Amino acid sequence: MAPPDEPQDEASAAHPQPHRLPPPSPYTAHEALQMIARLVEAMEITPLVSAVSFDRDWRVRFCNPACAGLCGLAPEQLYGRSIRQLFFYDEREAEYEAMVEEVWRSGQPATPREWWVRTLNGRRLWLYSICLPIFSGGELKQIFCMKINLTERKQGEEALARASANFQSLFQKSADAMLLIRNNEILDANPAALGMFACASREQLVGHSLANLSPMQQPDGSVSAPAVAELMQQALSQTNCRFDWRFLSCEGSLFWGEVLLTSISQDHHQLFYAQVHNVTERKKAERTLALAAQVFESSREGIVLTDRHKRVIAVNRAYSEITGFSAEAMAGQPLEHFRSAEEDESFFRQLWGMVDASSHWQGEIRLRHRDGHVFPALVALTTIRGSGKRSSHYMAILSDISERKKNEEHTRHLAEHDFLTDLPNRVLLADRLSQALTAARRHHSMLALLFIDLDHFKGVNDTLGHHTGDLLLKEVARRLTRCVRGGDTVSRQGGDEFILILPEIGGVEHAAHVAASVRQAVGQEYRLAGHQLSITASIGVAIYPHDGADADSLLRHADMAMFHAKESGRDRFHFFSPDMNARMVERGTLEEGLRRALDEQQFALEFQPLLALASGAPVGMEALLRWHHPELGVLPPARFLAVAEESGLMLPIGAWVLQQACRQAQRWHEHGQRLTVAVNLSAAQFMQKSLPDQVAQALQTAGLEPACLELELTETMLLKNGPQALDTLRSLAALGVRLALDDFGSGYSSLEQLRSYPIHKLKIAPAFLRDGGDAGAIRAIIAMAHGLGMAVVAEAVETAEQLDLLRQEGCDLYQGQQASAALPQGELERLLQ
Ligand SMILES: Nc1nc2c(ncn2[C@@H]2O[C@H](COP(=O)(O)OP(=O)(O)OP(=O)(O)O)[C@@H](O)[C@H]2O)c(=O)[nH]1
Repeated sequence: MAPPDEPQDEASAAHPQPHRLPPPSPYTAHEALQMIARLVEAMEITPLVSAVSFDRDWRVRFCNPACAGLCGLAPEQLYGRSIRQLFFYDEREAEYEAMVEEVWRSGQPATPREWWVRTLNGRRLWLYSICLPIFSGGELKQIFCMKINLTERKQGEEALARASANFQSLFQKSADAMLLIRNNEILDANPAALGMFACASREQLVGHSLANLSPMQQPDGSVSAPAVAELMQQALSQTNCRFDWRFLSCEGSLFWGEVLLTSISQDHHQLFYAQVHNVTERKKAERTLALAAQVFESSREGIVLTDRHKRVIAVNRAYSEITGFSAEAMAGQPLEHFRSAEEDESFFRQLWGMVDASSHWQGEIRLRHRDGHVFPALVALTTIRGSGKRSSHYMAILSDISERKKNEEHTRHLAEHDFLTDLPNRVLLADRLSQALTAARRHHSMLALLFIDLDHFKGVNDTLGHHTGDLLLKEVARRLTRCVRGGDTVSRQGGDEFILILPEIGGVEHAAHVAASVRQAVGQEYRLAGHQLSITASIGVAIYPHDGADADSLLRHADMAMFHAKESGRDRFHFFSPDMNARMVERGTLEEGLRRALDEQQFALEFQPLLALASGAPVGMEALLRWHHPELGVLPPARFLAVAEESGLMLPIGAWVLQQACRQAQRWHEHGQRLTVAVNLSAAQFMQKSLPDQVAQALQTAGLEPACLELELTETMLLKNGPQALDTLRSLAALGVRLALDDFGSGYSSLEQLRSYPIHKLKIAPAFLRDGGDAGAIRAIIAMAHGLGMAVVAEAVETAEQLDLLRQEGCDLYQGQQASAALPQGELERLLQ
């Protein structure tokens, strides 16, 4: 590179007076030249210093590569260019130009300065710049500038300053408390720290240790001072550590802080920087949450949490204990899986409707335990709503109330039942009576109230002691219970009084029957505590609606009727209404008589011959029941069959008839009279499944051929028993006995039915023979019967004309006055002989 030239151009002439040379140099000219040459050489190669000189017209006269590099050009490209086009000083342009002008003017170097300079290629550089005047020939010709690029350093300083400013700002404005700690003492604290620690001034914090700002002990039991020291040690070894800490404010209140403790070293000192975030609220929430979790888990009530689709999210331990379902088994399951089938869909629809409408429902639900048993639970359902007020979850709290229910049940039972007999007491009786009356009013049905009072019960107490009296009352209670149906109520009013409610009775006879049964049952002998004793009862009966429309009047009237029974000599029942009483007492008397009749052999059979119409010879006998009543004389079945049916006595009586008839027929056979015997079956007998067995038994016992026994049934009996009737008929026919349809033509059997029955004989209803006889009907019946392979019998044939008619129409057999009336056994035997 060439040394800076002297100015060549004339333009310089226009410039002010050149300066004089500086004072003479201590070096020789040669030495000076050598130095300059070395300097120029050094300039040439140094990358650290950018050198440039320019003349009066700002034109570059010299520049080293370092300087050209600042502009992104080669040195040759700079020569001759205006230096003002290479370096821009922007807002300090005027200052720069004034400085250059001063060098031209004074001939003195300018004070070194630092500038932000923009170069030709757009770089922004921080340059340290020295400008020296260069004299040539004693004249100031150029200004020589050396620039040192300090951009990096400058930027570093600026970044540092910025960081420092940022930190200061952060320190000042942070919502978190910031404490600077050295040697365990607070050096500085930000305004947030003053606020958080409730300090009036920094001095209240500065100089203190973290332990000073803490209670003696932390909630976990550790002593604060050594715990802080340990944490600082940890921060030191790991640069920082984070922990929750209980602080004590300057006012003495406690708060929770989350601390980030960072260790930093500065100027060979170890500093700690503590950032404290107040987490008292969070801690409270955490504590509340922990408490809630504890409550959830340790609650004795079962708790289920579901999502808004009612799928189980969580259940607590108590729930699992109550229901037997584990949390795992429940998770994700629809809540409805766990209800019992005892409440229907509409119940649950209503329930959830209420939960959705009012966010809450409480009540009893029957739940299913895992082992299958169903138990009552008290359930409170609550909607949990999210921020948008939409239901987000449901919570059910439930408790098993089986025990409580049992206790309630027990208490209610005690309140409603008599302690001695465990029968319903007055309270429950009143309730049952009112319900029964309501039902009776609605259904227009009858109801009977029986007021029962033991006769001379006091005597039992007095002679055998109160304890035996108690035992007797209990036994009476048991017997009364056996006299009634499931829906009836037996109650003890107190003392020796009992009341029976018989709701929905079909007729007054039913009440009379129960009254008779009660009288009979109570009157049976007792064996109690080694004693043998008897007692009787007086019974008053009131009938709804006949004897009263409400509970009070019915009770009063039943009581009055009972009083009448006592008055009339005790050991009897009495109906409140006199006319009803007359009828029912007779009926009751009959029933009681019937009970004794079998034992006392008051029944007998009479026989009515059955003759062949063609020959007039007897072919069989119809057995007819007679009751030799001790007071009323011989009674035909019509007088007592209804009572026998109602009182259930028809079965033993019917069985007796069957046995007797078979035995009798066998006796005739043994005496050479091969006659059949016909026995009328009662409806009750026919309904018994065991009838074929009973018949077989009777035949076997008597040794009678089955074909000699004829069983008579009515159309009504067949129609009432439906398909079962056919089964019974078939079983009987299979035994080989003959079957006859009695009173044919009075019912509504269809031809189809008739064809399917294994019937051997039809007995024309007597109505067809009355008033001269209905020849057409008789003919039709006979034709049909013969068509079906049945024999035809005409009953109650009383006249010769009737007999002629029957003969004409081809009837097979007949019976009635015209042949013979029913005869007692003795007479019959005489007749047969
Ligand atoms: N053993 C026993 N006796 C009782 C109880 N409650 C009441 N009594 C007695 O039962 C008797 C009831 O007598 P009453 O009904 O008045 O008279 P009665 O001797 O039965 O004579 P009549 O009713 O006129 O036939 C009284 O002697 C009571 O003391 C009880 O719980 N146990």
